[in-house]
Amino acid sequence: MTESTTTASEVLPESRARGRGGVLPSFGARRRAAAASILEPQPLASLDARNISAWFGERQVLDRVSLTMPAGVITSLIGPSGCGKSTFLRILNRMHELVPSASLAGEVRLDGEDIYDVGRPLTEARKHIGMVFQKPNPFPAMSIYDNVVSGLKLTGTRVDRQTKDELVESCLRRAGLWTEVKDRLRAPGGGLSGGQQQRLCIARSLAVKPRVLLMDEPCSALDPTSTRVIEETMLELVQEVTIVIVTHNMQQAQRVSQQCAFFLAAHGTPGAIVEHGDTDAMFADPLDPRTFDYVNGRFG
Ligand SMILES: Nc1ncnc2c1ncn2[C@@H]1O[C@H](COP(=O)(O)OP(=O)(O)OP(=O)(O)O)[C@@H](O)[C@H]1O
Repeated sequence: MTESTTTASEVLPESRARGRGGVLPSFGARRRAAAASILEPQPLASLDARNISAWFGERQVLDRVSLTMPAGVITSLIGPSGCGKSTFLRILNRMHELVPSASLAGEVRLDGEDIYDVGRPLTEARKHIGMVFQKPNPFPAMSIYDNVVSGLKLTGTRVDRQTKDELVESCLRRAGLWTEVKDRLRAPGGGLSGGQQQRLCIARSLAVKPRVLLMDEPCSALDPTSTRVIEETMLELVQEVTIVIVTHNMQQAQRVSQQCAFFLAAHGTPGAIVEHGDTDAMFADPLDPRTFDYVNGRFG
């Protein structure tokens, strides 16, 4: 079964369905190209945040934070509650601006392209830079299948049924959920366990082919077994998508991330990065005594 859509090239005679540059590709060819591209992996991308400051109303919560999140690497953001980790993460895909009182300064570049450039639609940043939240948030009444492909509609991506089937299987496999749900794809997403729902949300994010996946404490609502499955999934996924994770769990930061950044908002000052670098080095031999105290559980 194919979706029923009509385009200009179907209703116009061949002679009129031509551009100035020559013959336009046929509708079928365009759809096949879209199908091929939605199933192909994207090249890995780096994310570069420069001098990010953020405010809620008059209150500054981040002060000139710079961090490069390299392609194909898991970067973890750690630090005590309220130091601005989630705010920083939300700035990375333009979600901060959803809060009416929020403002920011600085720039975020995805493979060198400024995601805040005035000429770039907000939806583009959200498509390329996906987000998984602390609390799994699938559409509960929607089927598992439809949950996975729900992002396609939002991004205006049209594909035929066969491609959708392939995409659903591929995303659920990559999110580590396929074998558990392959026989009940039409069951509601809300009927899955918490850990399965979180993996469904990961699959949903993957379907729009993000180049970066932001994860805000993705395991904090999950039991240790589900946490381990999500961590294994992350280690697989980082081969194809750059990952940035906020976590309060020091063991998790060490298990999954190759790079780590320690945020702190000391005595009511805005949050800033105290230290960042190789995760193993930061935990074994931090440069700053505050990092040492934090990673060793002395505060926070
Ligand atoms: N929508 C908002 N409106 C006003 N202030 C906010 C809003 N969201 C966050 N803040 C404030 O911004 C500061 C940073 O919050 P943020 O959630 O980024 O910190 P965090 O390090 O992620 O904390 P946690 O680890 O507890 O999630 C906090 O002081 C918080 O109260």
